[in-house]
Amino acid sequence: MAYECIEVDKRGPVGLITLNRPKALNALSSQLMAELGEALAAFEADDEVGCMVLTGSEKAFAAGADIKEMQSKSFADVFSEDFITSGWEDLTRCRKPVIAAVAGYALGGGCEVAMMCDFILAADTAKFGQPEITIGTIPGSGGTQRLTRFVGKSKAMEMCLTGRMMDAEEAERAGLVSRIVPAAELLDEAIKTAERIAGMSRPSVLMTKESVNRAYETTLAEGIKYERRLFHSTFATEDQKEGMSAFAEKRQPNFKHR
Ligand SMILES: CC(C)(O)CC(=O)SCCNC(=O)CCNC(=O)[C@H](O)C(C)(C)COP(=O)(O)OP(=O)(O)OC[C@H]1O[C@@H](n2cnc3c(N)ncnc32)[C@H](O)[C@@H]1OP(=O)(O)O
Repeated sequence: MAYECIEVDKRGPVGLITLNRPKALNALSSQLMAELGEALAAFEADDEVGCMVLTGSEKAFAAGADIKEMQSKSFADVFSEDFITSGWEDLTRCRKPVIAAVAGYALGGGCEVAMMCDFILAADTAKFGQPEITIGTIPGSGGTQRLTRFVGKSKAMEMCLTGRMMDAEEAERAGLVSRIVPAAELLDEAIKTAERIAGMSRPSVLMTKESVNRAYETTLAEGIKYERRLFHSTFATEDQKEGMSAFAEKRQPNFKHR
């Protein structure tokens, strides 16, 4: 598959997607987002792939939706196209984990796409923000909702109302990113992390992702019951037998993903 706005590579069990519109700081055009959706679907369907990494360039993960593409749209256009939702939410429907490896700007839709991933590894150069207010609009792909869940109302409100960016250290303190690594090591570290995840039992990985995400969608009691039922169901897998036998026999497990 030939893509124009992204690069796609397979590194063993890791599906690597690199946003690649360097002249526009990886602005998320509709073509880029359509290509991203196709690449994600291909990795989802590929049994050899256990985890994905989504990254950008040194200067920008992505500087938001493509402003030049949307500037002349009317209300009727955006409403009838359901502009920004269609295509973008593909990321949240992936069952395999997706790691965002963010260096440089992750602004507007760039920050929203990073937050749709399962966790964010940040380079020390990363800058996050929802600057839509500065161009006369508001976040349209989850910025007001996901950022608030990550960093709390006060910080999310300030960032969305002022367009202020936060650097990697503030983002880590606030719980937006899982950890910070030096920019030169970001991709290697993201791939190493993805390889580790891909080496775990696939059913357990998918169940863990579903269960953690359930924490955002339901009550604590329902979430705990859901987790318990998934935990019970791992005992129907060969990998649970293998994992626990390997522990008892003091050897590395050989998961078969079944
Ligand atoms: C998804 C929604 C619904 O939530 C909506 C959005 O995402 S709206 C977009 C929100 N993002 C922004 O408002 C950020 C816009 N970009 C910037 O503020 C700056 O580019 C910067 C601070 C990220 C970097 O500044 P600087 O280093 O000075 O580079 P520039 O010269 O500004 O940019 C280089 C080049 O990239 C083009 N560019 C940058 N961002 C976008 C964008 N979001 N859409 C389209 N094009 C973008 C910029 O125009 C420059 O290109 P040329 O004009 O030189 O051809």
